[in-house]
Amino acid sequence: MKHLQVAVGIIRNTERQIFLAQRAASSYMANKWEFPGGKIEQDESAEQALKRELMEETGIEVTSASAIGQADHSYEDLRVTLHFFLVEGWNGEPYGREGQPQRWVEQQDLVADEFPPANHELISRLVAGEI
Ligand SMILES: Nc1nc2c([nH]c(=O)n2[C@@H]2O[C@H](COP(=O)(O)OP(=O)(O)OP(=O)(O)O)[C@@H](O)[C@H]2O)c(=O)[nH]1
Ligand SMILES: [Mg+2]
Repeated sequence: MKHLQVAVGIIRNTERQIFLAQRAASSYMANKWEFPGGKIEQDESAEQALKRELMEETGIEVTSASAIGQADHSYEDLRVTLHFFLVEGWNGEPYGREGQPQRWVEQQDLVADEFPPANHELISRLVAGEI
């Protein structure tokens, strides 16, 4: 089975709101909400991939990111390992640079069912205020 390593950014502002983007209607997990991010290329560290993907997808330059855990999940025909980073420092203002719908959500109001299954444990930790 194909196994992807994915860098994922939880962009959190000083009001404890988190930036979400919606997956394209045509993509796998269509219309689910997600944290911006993407595949780690062969010659990249997870943190380098995070910085590149967040610039591509949201237009921000990450200045502060800390690793907060990983999640492993097998979808029907794809295995993913998500590398989560809490992003609390950046230059610019995040927006859906690829045209994807976006919104800021209070951390405690995140709803697990709106995300792909691989995110559910992380959402629980965020809602519980453990992060
Ligand atoms: N970005 C992101 N990907 C996630 C999350 N949760 C999750 O299961 N994934 C999975 O991680 C995989 C790769 O992410 P991605 O599609 O963003 O990768 P990418 O930006 O490099 O894709 P692209 O180059 O095809 O646009 C997808 O299968 C996606 O379903 C999440 O919260 N954020
Ligand atoms: Mg992506």
